[in-house]
Amino acid sequence: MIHIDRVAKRFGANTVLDGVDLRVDPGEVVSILGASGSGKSTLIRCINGLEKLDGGAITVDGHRVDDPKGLREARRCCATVFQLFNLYPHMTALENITLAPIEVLRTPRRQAEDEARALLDSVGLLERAGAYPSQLSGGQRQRVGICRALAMKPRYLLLDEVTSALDPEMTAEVLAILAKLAGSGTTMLFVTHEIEFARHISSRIVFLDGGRLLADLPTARFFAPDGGLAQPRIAQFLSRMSKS
Ligand SMILES: Nc1ncnc2c1ncn2[C@@H]1O[C@H](COP(=O)(O)OP(=O)(O)OP(=O)(O)O)[C@@H](O)[C@H]1O
Repeated sequence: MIHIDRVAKRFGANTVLDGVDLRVDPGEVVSILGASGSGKSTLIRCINGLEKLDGGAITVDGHRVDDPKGLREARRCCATVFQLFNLYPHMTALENITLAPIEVLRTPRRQAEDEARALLDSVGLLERAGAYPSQLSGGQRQRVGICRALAMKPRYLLLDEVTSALDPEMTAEVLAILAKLAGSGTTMLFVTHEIEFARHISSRIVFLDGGRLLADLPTARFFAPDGGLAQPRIAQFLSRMSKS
């Protein structure tokens, strides 16, 4: 379980997360929605230890992320896919995917390569295993990024606006992969601006507003007129997003 307990985060005088409580249980697909600047990416960065907490605690399967040993264990359970792929440019798709399993999990090279090929096959990129990132489209790079995260066999997948840098066609191809993963029981915590996609695949929706958790509801309740939509800030946000 990912357990976020009264988490606070400030940048100077700017309080970006203000007492956020959230639980993600194995098997859940949870989307974090909210306006730009509401603290969504910061929350993901706090979970994987890229930001230090100013208050509260986060544990991943009982491992505290504010403790170096706990963070190491937490990072083994949690893999993150970022907006900007972050692939190593001098390594092929296959090498990008096998790097961490070989170095961190000590998986034998042959086995890591077989597993990486199976992952590339599952996202329709087996024939591009030897391509360098510069030879791949944005959508293909992001699919390799997803394979790289999955190669660590994480219990939890954190996804931070993974389609924001892609055009609509590439967005569709990446979302199709993520929908398949969600359908196969992978536990995921998403930050996304793709409202319809979030509605389609999430078991729960969380709404952040100015660093506070305004709603944490099963998806159908979030979109119900007497549920999440009854909250003016949420109704306003959804209406604005549907027009953009
Ligand atoms: N490293 C940082 N230093 C100072 N301020 C930061 C830093 N990172 C984020 N912030 C500020 O924290 C607030 C929340 O940022 P965050 O990226 O978490 O929002 P978001 O909800 O993910 O936004 P978006 O949807 O635009 O990506 C913003 O006001 C942002 O400017």
